[in-house]
Amino acid sequence: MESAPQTPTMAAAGDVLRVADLPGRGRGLVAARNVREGEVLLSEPPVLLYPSTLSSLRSYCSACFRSLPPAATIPCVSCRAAAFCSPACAAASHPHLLCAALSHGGGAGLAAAAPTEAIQEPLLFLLSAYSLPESTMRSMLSLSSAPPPPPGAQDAAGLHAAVAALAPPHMLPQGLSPDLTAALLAKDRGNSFAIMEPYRHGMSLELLKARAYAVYPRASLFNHDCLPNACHFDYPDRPGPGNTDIVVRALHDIPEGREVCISYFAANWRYADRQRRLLEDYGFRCECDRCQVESQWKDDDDNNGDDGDDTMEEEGEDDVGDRGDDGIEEEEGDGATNGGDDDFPHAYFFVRYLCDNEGCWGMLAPLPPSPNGDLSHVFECNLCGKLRKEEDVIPDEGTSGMVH
Ligand SMILES: C[S@@+](CC[C@H](N)C(=O)[O-])C[C@H]1O[C@@H](n2cnc3c(N)ncnc32)[C@H](O)[C@@H]1O
Repeated sequence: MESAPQTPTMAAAGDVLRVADLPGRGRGLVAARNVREGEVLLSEPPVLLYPSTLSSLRSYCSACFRSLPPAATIPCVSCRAAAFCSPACAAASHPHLLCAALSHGGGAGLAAAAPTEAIQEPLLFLLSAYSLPESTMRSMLSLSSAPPPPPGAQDAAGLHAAVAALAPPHMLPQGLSPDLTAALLAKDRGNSFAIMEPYRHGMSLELLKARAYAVYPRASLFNHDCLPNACHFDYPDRPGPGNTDIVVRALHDIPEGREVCISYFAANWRYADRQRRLLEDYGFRCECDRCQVESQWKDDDDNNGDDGDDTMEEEGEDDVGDRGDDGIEEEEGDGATNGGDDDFPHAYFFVRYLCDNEGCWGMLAPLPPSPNGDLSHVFECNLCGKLRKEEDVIPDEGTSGMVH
């Protein structure tokens, strides 16, 4: 599962985690002390927050990304295309370059430059990133880069030209260049987290989309494990400040010095799909304990990460900690070859930590211990929000959606 304890080598990242250089994995976050299940390991505001699509501007506040109240929204006085949920959010406003690009014809120029949602997301990202102050831009650029996208997948030159055309001449950002644009896009692909639309009971989780994307400098240092020991939550519609902070909690006790990892997508993806996503989007082959076991499974479709898998999901968003609702397949494993206890020693993990709400497959993490240290024994799903008591865990049910 997690890698062996490591010697911390770098600056502190809060009192629970510290940054370490980990052989073959770049930087990572390790437990700076013994951690108990459910503990909050990190709670961090974003350095960059941007709308996922042009249509999300109509549904969410452009400053805090809460759902806009049906009446009494405050349009942006400059562009009139974005809206805010309160005078405080209107005063905080939104990225100046994005606002300028939206100013012309209520965003008609931007809509023409980005007719599809697939182009809108990186363009909205670039207009927001190029609005950042220099020090924040430096922090963005210190994050690791995703590998180059496959040919045709993301046209960095075209996106760069669109930014240059949409930015009014007097606002052309400092440092604007095709190379910087390509570098920023690689940071976005490798590090942004989706903040999801609100979940309503009964809705299909596969249809749940991102309302916004966010970059969190410390949370971007979490490496991936297919059997993570932590998972992240967001609570964008909660009242009060910090609604777009990312919150990362421990799934179980973690000893001091152990690396803390999250999963970059839903944990029930099958081996070949996990390997393919990690290689294409993050540039590495996963050698975690689970992958080592599953690479030995006999089903040709499910190992080697080859292209022979014609049921491969459509690729979704390339975000770290993706809520991963794309491509989740609900196949029963073949107990004789791939799902027997001997071949699947990690079944307990899925029974305990995978949400059993139909079609969800989010991660269940215990609620934080009480101030006096009592463990909660109530688990919260990071996707649908379901709360499940520990005693309600039903053996044999948790793995029924596992993709073997
Ligand atoms: C979000 S960053 C995580 C922090 C990164 N290690 C760093 O140094 O900034 C994602 C990148 O970390 C590396 N990484 C993450 N998980 C890994 C793993 N299990 N094994 C090897 N490399 C990993 C890959 O290079 C990946 O593109």
